[in-house]
This record gives sequence, C-alpha cells and structure tokens, in this order.
Amino acid sequence: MRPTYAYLGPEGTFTEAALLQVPEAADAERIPAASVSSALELVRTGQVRAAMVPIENSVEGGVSATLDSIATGDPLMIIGEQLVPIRFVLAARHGLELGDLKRVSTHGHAWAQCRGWSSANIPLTEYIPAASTAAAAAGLLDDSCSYDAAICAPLAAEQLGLDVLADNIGDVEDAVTRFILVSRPGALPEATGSDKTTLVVPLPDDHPGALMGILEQFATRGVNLSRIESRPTGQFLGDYFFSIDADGHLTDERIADAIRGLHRISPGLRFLGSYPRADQRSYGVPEHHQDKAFRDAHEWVRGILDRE
Ligand SMILES: O=C(O)C(=O)C[C@]1(C(=O)O)C=C[C@@H](O)C=C1
Repeated sequence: MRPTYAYLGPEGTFTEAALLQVPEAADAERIPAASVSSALELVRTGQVRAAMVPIENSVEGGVSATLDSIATGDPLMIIGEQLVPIRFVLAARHGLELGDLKRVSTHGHAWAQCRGWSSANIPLTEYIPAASTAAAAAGLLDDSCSYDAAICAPLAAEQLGLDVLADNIGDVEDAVTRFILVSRPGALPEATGSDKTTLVVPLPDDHPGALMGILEQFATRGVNLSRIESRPTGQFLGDYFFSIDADGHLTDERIADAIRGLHRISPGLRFLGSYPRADQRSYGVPEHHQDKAFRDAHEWVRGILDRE
C-alpha cells in the first residue's frame, strides 16, 4: 500500500512545503487536514503513516495547537523535523488596492509575524483569523467571502491566481518555522550524532525548586536544552507541563540517564521521540558525559557489588 501523509492544509501552506522537503513524502499520497489536531487524529487512527505540523517559529515562538495536541491523548512520536524559511505576501482579488482593504485574514502565527507591517500600511484593516495561511487565501475565491485580502505564501497566491499587493511583509527578515513529522510510537530513528529528544514533563507537585529539580536532571548529565516552554494542562489554574527539546538521542547514555532521573521525579513524563536535527548542528559533549564515562562508572559500581 502506498504510504500516506497528512499535513495542515489546504494545499499551499508552509506546512505542505515542509512535507515536500521529506523525500519519502514527496511521491506519497498527501492528505490536507483542516487543523493540527485533525492531522494528528489521522495518525492516531492509523489512516496515515505520519503527519507534518508546525511546532515553533523563530519570531512568534511555540505553536500551542501542536504543543497541546501531542502532549495529551493517545501517544505519538516525532520521527523528524524540517525548517522552512517564511516569506509572506499580501494577496487580494483583482482590482483592489491597499487603501480599499477592510478585512484581512490569515493564520494567527502569520498575523503576529506581520503585525508591524500591518499597523504601518493597513492600520484600519480588521483581522479575521483563519485555520492556515492557504485557507485564508483560498477563501478569497468564494463569492460569499467576508474579507478582501489574505496573508499567505507567495506560492499560494500564485496558484490561486490572486493579485499580490505587497511582498515580503514579515517584520523580521529570515524568519523560520520548524515543523515536525509525527507518527504512532514505534522504533526510534537511528542516532546520527546530531539529534534532538522531545519530552513532555508535568510539573511535579507545586513546591519550591520543582522546576529546578527538572532542570538539574539535564544539567548534571551535561545535556543542553534547545527549547523549554510551559503550557497549561487545562485542568486547573496554575497546573502546567513543560515541553522540552534536548540535544541528543535516547541511545546516548546521558540522555537515557537524565530521562530515568526525570521519570523518578515526574512519572507522568512523556517521551515524544529522538530524531535527527534539521540543521545537523553538532554539539560538543565533555568526556565525562560521554557514553564511555557512564559505562565505566556503571562497571566500577558493579565491581564493588560483585565482591565476594
Ligand atoms: O498557515 C500555514 O501556512 C502554516 O503552515 C501554519 C504556520 C504556523 O502555524 O506557524 C506555519 C508557518 C508560518 O509561521 C505561519 C503559519
């Protein structure tokens, strides 16, 4: 059977661009989903092999819909990541000019990245949220559309035959969004030497130093964190979990040891995968945190216990 991949659609989203960067997905069947949670539901129910969803933008930060959907519900596993440079255009139906616009629609993360440009150039225009940049652009083709312009990718505007009223309207040059490829739990991708491990750690009971207790599991094993953010669990006010990316793979002794330590203090911990870094950046690990040092220490203790 041909493998199938889901993504946050419709066609023309940045998420589709991320999926097309995956060689196995480029020739596979691709299913556009209406939201991040419905893309992940297709994975959970086994209807697709994996789904591509946005997780983090260099300007606007974490994508809450993704952070929350992978942290709860049936377990999922991240098997890869992709980086996509983000360039936005303001697209409209034929015949309109900037001064004519009353309402503009796009994805919340895209709107946030163009806030400065919008307040300088279309200050009186009302913002209408959309499920994705491409959904906002496609809506313009509908006769009953309630807005007159969309912020989207240049390719989406071109494919839909929209007029581009302004190009490159993001407030920060070189903005990048990180996307993750998510499957059901299974065998881990092999370690490459430039990997990332993603975890969801519920804050153990609220007491002074609770967060410090989590962080020190990484610090004492020489594990660098590349992202940590707190999200509310939704259960009650003040109840949080931490979404964490650490440098390394579960097959690295220091990562496995840190995760064992975390499991002792926060048994509700979720392992969300070890997978190759998209930027292939290497990270130095001091000798005393390398696998050999962990194995030597383990054997040294074993030697003492094995004494007759
Ligand atoms: O709407 C899209 O085109 C998406 O792929 C979603 C998304 C996001 O969630 O951040 C992806 C990249 C951009 O940063 C803006 C929107």
